[in-house]
Amino acid sequence: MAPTSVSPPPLRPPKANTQKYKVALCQLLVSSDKEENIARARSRIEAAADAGAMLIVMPEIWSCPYSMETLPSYAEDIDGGESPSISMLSEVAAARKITIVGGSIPEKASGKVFNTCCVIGPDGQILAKHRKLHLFEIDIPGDIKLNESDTFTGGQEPTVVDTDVGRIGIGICHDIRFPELAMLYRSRGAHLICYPSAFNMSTGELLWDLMQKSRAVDNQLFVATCSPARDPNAKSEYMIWGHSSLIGPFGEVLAAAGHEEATVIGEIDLSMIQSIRENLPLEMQSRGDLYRFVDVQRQRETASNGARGVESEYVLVNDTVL
Ligand SMILES: O=C(O)CCC(=O)C(=O)O
Repeated sequence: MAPTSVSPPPLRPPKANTQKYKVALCQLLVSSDKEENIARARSRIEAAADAGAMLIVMPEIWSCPYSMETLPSYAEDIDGGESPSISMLSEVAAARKITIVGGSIPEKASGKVFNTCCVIGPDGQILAKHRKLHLFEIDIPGDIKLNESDTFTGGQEPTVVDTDVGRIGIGICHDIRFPELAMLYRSRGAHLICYPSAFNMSTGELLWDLMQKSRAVDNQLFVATCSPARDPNAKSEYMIWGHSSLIGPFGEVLAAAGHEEATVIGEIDLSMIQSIRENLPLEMQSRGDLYRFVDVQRQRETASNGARGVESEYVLVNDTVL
């Protein structure tokens, strides 16, 4: 049977008249001193802007250590305008006329704590706020045990944001494990998905690289990740993997850090997406006559964090669920 022909999703053009731009990943060393972290982040961002980056991506939890016990004490009220970390990002974005995907910080709101990424435009305004959707819950005896939901509340909305450099989808770390989120972002015209992250030594070595490339290749778009640097002297049991990267739509590594503190800069060329989608038209080849990604709109309640959401499933067409 001939494959069903579907039109590829439109790629949202950047507001600025640019097909190519530089993106910087600031892999920061994080200490328990918030002021020091903010100052360090500021100078890294300024240096990246001086080097020509139009988009800066910051790590997951860069204003304080990634420790479930201490995170709430560092939480900031972003909506209440009491957030020194986000104020710094806004000031630098406006001063340098750049876009910043602001990693994440612990955010306090309505008596809860969220793991939140702000995207800031060149006028210093917050363009979008993404609260980590999939909280990291893992228990591998003798290796790693972590329950983010003891500390954080999960977000409720995927985030696609129009910026000066084009349409970007946002996920935070464990969000990268859910291919449906990336598919959604592609279908909404994102050319890039940014995942501020803080992968660990246990899952990082095996899966970090693989998952970034998978999300990029499946969706034929760019993926940028940014992690804190590994601190071998950190007291926390949670050792950071590092290796922030920029991956192209063919799965190619365009820039990558090691595990130390570093800023790496890569180039995004939007025409690469057009070419790969023309050369290898996956969207046209997909067998929508056999299977489809449908939103069955079932409410679910997750046991771990109480977050309510809508469950989507791959179903066979003619499946009774339809
Ligand atoms: O999914 C994983 O293996 C790691 C996720 C993680 O480190 C996080 O969400 O903070």
